[in-house]
Amino acid sequence: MSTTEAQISLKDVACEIAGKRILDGIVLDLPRGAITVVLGPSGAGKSTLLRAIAGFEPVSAGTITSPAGIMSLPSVTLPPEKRRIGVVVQSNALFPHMTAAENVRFGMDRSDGPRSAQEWLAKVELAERANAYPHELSGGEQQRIALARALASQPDVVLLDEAFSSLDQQLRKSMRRDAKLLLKEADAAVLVVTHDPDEALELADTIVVLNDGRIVQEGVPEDLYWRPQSIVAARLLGEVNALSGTWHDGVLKTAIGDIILSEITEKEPQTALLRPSALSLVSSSNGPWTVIEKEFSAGYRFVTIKEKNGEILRISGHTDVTMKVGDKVDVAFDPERVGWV
Ligand SMILES: Nc1ncnc2c1ncn2[C@@H]1O[C@H](COP(=O)(O)OP(=O)(O)OP(=O)(O)O)[C@@H](O)[C@H]1O
Repeated sequence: MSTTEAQISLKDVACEIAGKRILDGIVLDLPRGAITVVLGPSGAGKSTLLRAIAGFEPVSAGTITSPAGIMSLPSVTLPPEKRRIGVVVQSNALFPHMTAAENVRFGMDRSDGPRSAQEWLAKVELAERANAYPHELSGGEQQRIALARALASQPDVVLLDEAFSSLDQQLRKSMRRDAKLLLKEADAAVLVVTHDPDEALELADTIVVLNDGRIVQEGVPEDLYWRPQSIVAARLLGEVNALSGTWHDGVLKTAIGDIILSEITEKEPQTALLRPSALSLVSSSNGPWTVIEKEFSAGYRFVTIKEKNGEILRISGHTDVTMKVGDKVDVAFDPERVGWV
């Protein structure tokens, strides 16, 4: 990705708050028309990154630029209202004394957009509630209004900070599908901060993993999911089995058998990472593993198995439903779906 097509470009950005370095060495381009998702453990600096891009937080080193010029330098912070940025946060921050339509219209004041407030409300399927006040709307409806308000200003950049996390699971899923279509249509550079791995995998064109104030991995969702470069990145995107073993001629000897290292790595990795769906169970009356738990979740069966030496694995997918707790089994794995750290 070249910086010329980036709507926002961060170069070696650091942020210090109360003498503590919260972000360090951040290099990131946000291209127009793409959704970039920032994923990271609590306290990693995700919200600080978003606040720096929005202009709420000054940078202590580096630059944030747009095609129009400098937005942030250590000595310069262009104010948020001059950045053509729309922000949606978890607590939607609608104006309580304004109706839904007035809230959206407020967003439009800064631009002569092609759509009226009523059209924006229709886009988020709330045309009927134009005259409702925020307290008369459900949490999901309020988030839709907040999104419409952010997009109505025709921003170059849209920032969403845990924007869907206060909604229940079903609503969250439908809301983010709708939001994705609207965000793509807006043709802005979009940055989403979330804790939710499903949200990250579903929304992202690119996922950026932030840990301890630094970007530790950046890539397309599938690559990050199957080939995380750290245990932190692996766990942020969902359950994973970490298998260690001993090396012998490019082969890691593990509890599930020999795993061949097929990729070139800088140093010999310590651990093979396998998602539960990369493993499958094989019936075997004298298998070394014992089924210790079965559960059914989100349409998938999860089986937990244990080996004599105490190693535990989690397996998911269309595994044999007739297997019972206490049964002896063997394990197979998909060699194409092994990550290494
Ligand atoms: N105003 C502040 N004063 C002091 N420390 C702060 C301030 N804002 C953030 N921090 C610290 O900066 C670090 C990163 O905070 P930030 O909110 O960016 O993390 P986050 O990744 O968004 O976390 P979470 O997922 O829990 O929201 C934390 O250690 C936090 O305590």
